[in-house]
Amino acid sequence: MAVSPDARALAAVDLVKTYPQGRGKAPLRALDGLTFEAEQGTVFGLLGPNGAGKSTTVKILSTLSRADSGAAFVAGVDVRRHPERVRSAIGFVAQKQVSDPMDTGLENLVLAGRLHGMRTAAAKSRADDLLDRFALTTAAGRQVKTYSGGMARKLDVAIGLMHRPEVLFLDEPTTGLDPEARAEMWAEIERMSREERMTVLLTTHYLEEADRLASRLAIVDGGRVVADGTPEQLKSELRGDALVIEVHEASDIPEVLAAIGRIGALRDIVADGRTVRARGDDGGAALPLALGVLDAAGLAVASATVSRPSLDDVYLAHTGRSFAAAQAHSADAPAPSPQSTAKTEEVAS
Ligand SMILES: Nc1ncnc2c1ncn2[C@@H]1O[C@H](COP(=O)(O)OP(=O)(O)OP(=O)(O)O)[C@@H](O)[C@H]1O
Repeated sequence: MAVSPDARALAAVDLVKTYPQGRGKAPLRALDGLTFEAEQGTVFGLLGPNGAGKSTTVKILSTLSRADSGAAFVAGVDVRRHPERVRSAIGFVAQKQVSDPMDTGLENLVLAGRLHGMRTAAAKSRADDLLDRFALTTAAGRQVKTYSGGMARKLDVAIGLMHRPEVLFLDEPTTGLDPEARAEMWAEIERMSREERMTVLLTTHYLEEADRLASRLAIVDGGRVVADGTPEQLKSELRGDALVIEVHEASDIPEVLAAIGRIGALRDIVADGRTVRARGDDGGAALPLALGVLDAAGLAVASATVSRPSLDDVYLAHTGRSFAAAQAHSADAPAPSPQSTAKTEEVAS
């Protein structure tokens, strides 16, 4: 990919990063030649399942970690050569809460401003603006430990914005938030990039989040970018409709695959759990055909849908597995919990 870093707010060029895995084990190649570029004033999304390499990329771009090889530029600055210049140009909202739970929201913001060299009065004024913007003014004098998850997350983003960064890194900004708090955060990220022309690098494992917020995105898998473009471009590159058939019994899947495979109009047929996905130029015509062959084979169908291509279909086309399956099977996927189960369901939809 031809990258002209000077003109780009963000560029990663052939980044490689390995992590040692302990004695006797081969190092883990977290980044394997990852390359992308993002223009100034846009929201660029890095979309990938757990363990794809998104956080490692953000850490390298934000100078928290060093690549083994390759180059990275932020606001036109080489992160390896001038890390201090990069640090003053960026805001970084990590996955973990950065605010001090024992301090108030206002105190946290003013402290962040002071750490960036702002005078107290200027920090206070900026903090008041941000509290207002994130609808936190009435909670400004309360200790952060009394905040809801959504409020604490908004405060973290506000902390990242205190020094008016050119580039903001948002590492999975809505993980763990309830749908209402997530929608509020999305609206705020959209407003921020629109009104302030700030460049935002957003990492996410929510397909819907990437689709809605990113003006361009890179799909990351196994430490590489497997596809990039606008969400619309990526989806329109896939011809035809997506057909998804779910059966009641996973043991029926081999027979379902065999039956669906006999329909000439369907291609890219893959199974995932109790679900079979396929593509066809005219999904509306293929659906009754598929239901007909399954009925004739005595296979009970739980649900069947036809839809325009989604980012899940894009991921499937480039990696050979559905996003939900990659997420569920990733080595780093947390043990099933109510929250992680909900995540899996969400990306699957
Ligand atoms: N400090 C580390 N030491 C060893 N392995 C690491 C370290 N950090 C990350 N890894 C591994 O590198 C791979 C990429 O991890 P990374 O955190 O970049 O992925 P991710 O896409 O951000 O996933 P998540 O959404 O879970 O944060 C994973 O296999 C992870 O286990």
